[in-house]
Amino acid sequence: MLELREITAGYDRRAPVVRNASLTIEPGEAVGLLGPSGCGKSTLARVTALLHRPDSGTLLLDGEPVRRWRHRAPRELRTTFGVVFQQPRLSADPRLRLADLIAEPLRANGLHEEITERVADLSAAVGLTPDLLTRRPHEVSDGQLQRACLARALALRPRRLICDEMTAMLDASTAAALVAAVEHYRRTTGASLLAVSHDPTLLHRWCDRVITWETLTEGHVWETLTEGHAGATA
Ligand SMILES: Nc1ncnc2c1ncn2[C@@H]1O[C@H](COP(=O)(O)OP(=O)(O)OP(=O)(O)O)[C@@H](O)[C@H]1O
Repeated sequence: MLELREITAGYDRRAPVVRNASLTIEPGEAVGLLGPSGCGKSTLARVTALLHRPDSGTLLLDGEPVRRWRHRAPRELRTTFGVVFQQPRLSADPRLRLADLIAEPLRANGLHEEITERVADLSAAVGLTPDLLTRRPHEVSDGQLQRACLARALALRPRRLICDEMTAMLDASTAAALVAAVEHYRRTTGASLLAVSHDPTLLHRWCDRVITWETLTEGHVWETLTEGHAGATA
């Protein structure tokens, strides 16, 4: 279970881009977040994935308030999230071959002995052929690089996926293949999903439930969280 309660976040405390956003995602549930460009969806997605500390509000993971974000967040919490962003070229180290890109989280977590087998499984799951694994990002298409970024996001078998405009830059068939790979992973693991997009057709096809930005930020009053309220304190 993941709950965002009255999250306010942004890049300038005097002018937050997310105001009082509340959202609950049940285990295994796929929730689509729909909103116009620039409204703050990516910022909220990054707060959810422990990548951006909110100004105020509470994020609860399995009922426990999160107290630390970014590098301060406990590794065992961070690794419950698999995140895919819109622009693979911004999130991929240009020096790495695709096999090493996919293996990054395994290496960072000391799982060296699993790398060969996991990279083979993950690349097959996202539709990357072995010949592509020895190439570097500038030698592959955006779609192929995004497939590698999805494989990297799945490497540690996360319980929660966040796909932030994952398919926005891709042609229809690559987009469908990536969504299918996410759904296959979710069916086999029971992972939940937050899919962020400005495309209602995509989200309605993909998700159990689609919420709009306006609904999210209407401002719910939470009365139960007064005792032990951690807020955003780190
Ligand atoms: N690092 C940053 N520093 C300052 N302002 C930022 C930063 N990142 C985003 N913003 C601003 O915050 C607002 C919300 O951006 P965000 O990327 O969260 O929106 P979005 O809904 O995901 O948009 P899009 O669909 O275009 O990606 C925008 O006005 C954006 O310019």
